Amino acid sequence: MKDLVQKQLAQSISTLQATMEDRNIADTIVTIAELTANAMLAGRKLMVAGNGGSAADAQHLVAEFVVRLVENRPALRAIALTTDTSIITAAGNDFSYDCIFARQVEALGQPGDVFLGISTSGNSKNILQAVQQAKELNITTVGFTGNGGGRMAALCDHNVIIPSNVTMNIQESHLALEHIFCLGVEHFYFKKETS
Ligand SMILES: O=C(CO)[C@@H](O)[C@H](O)[C@H](O)[C@H](O)COP(=O)(O)O
Ligand SMILES: [Zn+2]
Repeated sequence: MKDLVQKQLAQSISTLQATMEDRNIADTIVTIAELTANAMLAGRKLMVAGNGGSAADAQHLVAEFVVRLVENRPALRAIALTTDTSIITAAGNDFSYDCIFARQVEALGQPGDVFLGISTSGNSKNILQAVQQAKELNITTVGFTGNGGGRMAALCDHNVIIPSNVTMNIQESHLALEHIFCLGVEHFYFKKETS
């Protein structure tokens, strides 16, 4: 059992290491942090969705924008599309589980917003539908994926593709990058707000 712990930790570290060494990922995080800060400064918002562990990520990240990450500062405009059980069960029950996020994007999304879809496979249909809906509304789309990006890679404006096929390791790198993304948005938002 101790071997399993060591082996799993080594695998987590090696995925994080590969993520760190991928220059595309670092560049994309900077790009999406700046464009999200610009959107928020223009009165727009970030919407985030995911399934399972990635639903938890969506809520975790949004809590940091709305409340705080490290430093106290004003609230930043972000919403997780994973939390309203009445909307999710009604959309899933009356229409299809595939539209549970797209319906919320249709209701809440405005041109100039940013939609972040988190999917380790890049193939979850409810995320793909939400991305399509966002594009129709001129909302910038960002995909956090793994597994080569799946079908999301061709659809999203910006892609962060973790170089792994192991769901839990992809999720671990996503979480690290979500924290860094939040730090980056804070950096650009407060730099531009005061300049
Ligand atoms: O947290 C885990 C596995 O670590 C699971 O709950 C996982 O998130 C679920 O199986 C999701 O439905 C997977 O969806 P996706 O990442 O492929 O979009
Ligand atoms: Zn998990």
